Amino acid sequence: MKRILIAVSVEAEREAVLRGAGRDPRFDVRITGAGSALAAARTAQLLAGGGYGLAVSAGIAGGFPGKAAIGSVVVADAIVAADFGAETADGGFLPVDELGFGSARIGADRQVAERIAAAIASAGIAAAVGTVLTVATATGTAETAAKLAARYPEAAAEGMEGFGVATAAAAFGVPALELRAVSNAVGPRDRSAWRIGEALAALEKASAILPEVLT
Ligand SMILES: O=C(O)c1cccc(C(=O)CC[C@H]2O[C@@H](n3cnc4c(=O)[nH]cnc43)[C@H](O)[C@@H]2O)c1
Repeated sequence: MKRILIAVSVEAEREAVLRGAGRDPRFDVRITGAGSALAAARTAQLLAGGGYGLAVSAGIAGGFPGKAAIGSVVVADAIVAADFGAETADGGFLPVDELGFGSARIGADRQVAERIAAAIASAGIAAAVGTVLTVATATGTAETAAKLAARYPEAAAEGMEGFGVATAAAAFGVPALELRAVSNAVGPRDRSAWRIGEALAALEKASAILPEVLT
């Protein structure tokens, strides 16, 4: 039996995933920390132990307005390191793919992502398939939100760990997914508007459908 690693950044996310999917012995829900570097290092440590068939970056996230509302869930069809590249002299941005020394995009299995999103939606939680951005700095202004939306029109959400988990998974030949429940809008920072409880409840419900969908 291959195990499924669910990598989350904090204890509250781990508890939500365990409430949803904890009854399935295949699921190994681990706190791999906040940020892409820590998530990559800890995911790699875990995968090095062997026996995993899938790695999932899961947690709460910012949702792009009009793409993913608070309380909804986004399942990634691509995981993109949004700020991995070079700034140009005129303030533009060149993704690392155009610089010729790497890629900022890791694809996920779109059919699996669609199956998961459909199952979540049929459990009564709004769910969408889209690109999930990984950022080192959570977006805090309308200007940055607009830049990201223009640069990545397929982006539905942003988190801070997905690209790290997916990079580690790729190094071990393990497929990766990302599942994010939206706690706040990507835009001007207003911590008082974050709906963490709502997002964790959505994460729990989304996790509850994983055992039947990830067979
Ligand atoms: O304070 C709490 O109770 C609490 C419970 C669960 C999670 C948290 C976090 O702060 C998790 C941080 C984690 O969330 C992701 N995140 C959420 N919103 C955004 C965003 O707008 N932009 C980028 N990342 C976001 C991210 O993956 C963080 O690591 C607190």
